[in-house]
Amino acid sequence: MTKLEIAPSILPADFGQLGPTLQDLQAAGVDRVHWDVMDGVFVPNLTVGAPVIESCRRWSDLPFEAHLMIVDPDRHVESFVRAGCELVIIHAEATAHLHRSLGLIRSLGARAGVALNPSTPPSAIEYVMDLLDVILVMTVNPGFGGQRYLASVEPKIASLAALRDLTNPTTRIEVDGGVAPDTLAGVVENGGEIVVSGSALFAHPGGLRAGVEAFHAIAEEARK
Ligand SMILES: O=C(CO)[C@H](O)[C@H](O)COP(=O)(O)O
Ligand SMILES: [Fe+2]
Repeated sequence: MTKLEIAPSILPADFGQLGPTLQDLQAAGVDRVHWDVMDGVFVPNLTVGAPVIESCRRWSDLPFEAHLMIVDPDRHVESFVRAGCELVIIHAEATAHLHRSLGLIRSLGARAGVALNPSTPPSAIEYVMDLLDVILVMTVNPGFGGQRYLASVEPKIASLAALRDLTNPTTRIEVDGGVAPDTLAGVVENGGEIVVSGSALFAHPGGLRAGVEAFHAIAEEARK
């Protein structure tokens, strides 16, 4: 099994200090950066768009991923690829033509991911498995950081990992929402390979590097 990958959510950062925060995250040993893009329509909250991500690109050597919580993502996918996101994740619930939307992302040279709300079943993506680099399993209802992890989604993480094994073994399973030292073992035991963490990682008492190390130690223990 490959090592756990950590993708910090940028949501808890001071948005006036994004550059230095990106440097701190890289120094702490995270694997990638998870940009939560919210449009105030698909989810109640508003965050950042492609111009902010593009301005931040020079502050980090890490891969950037865009988690697009926006309706009709096809309208904006290209701007996020141009901004420097190597992975673009759209919500299955936000596009009427998922197959076409994923094809669009790939045609732009980026990797494609799909996010599933807690109540969306695995069957929603069965017919697009061949187009998926990443499945982002939401363990909170999207829209805000700092929400409580929904352990009730864990069987779905396992179902999606099994579907992946059968249909497209290269697809990675990523889990997003409320991932913290006390919930990480359940994520890993059920097949999570990449974890997004915002509030728990940024608030780790020992700082970012200690948080990253703690996450790896918990994941290794959970895999024994
Ligand atoms: O997509 C998200 C919210 O919609 C965030 O990525 C997620 O909530 C991460 O933050 P936290 O670890 O604080 O839950
Ligand atoms: Fe996210």
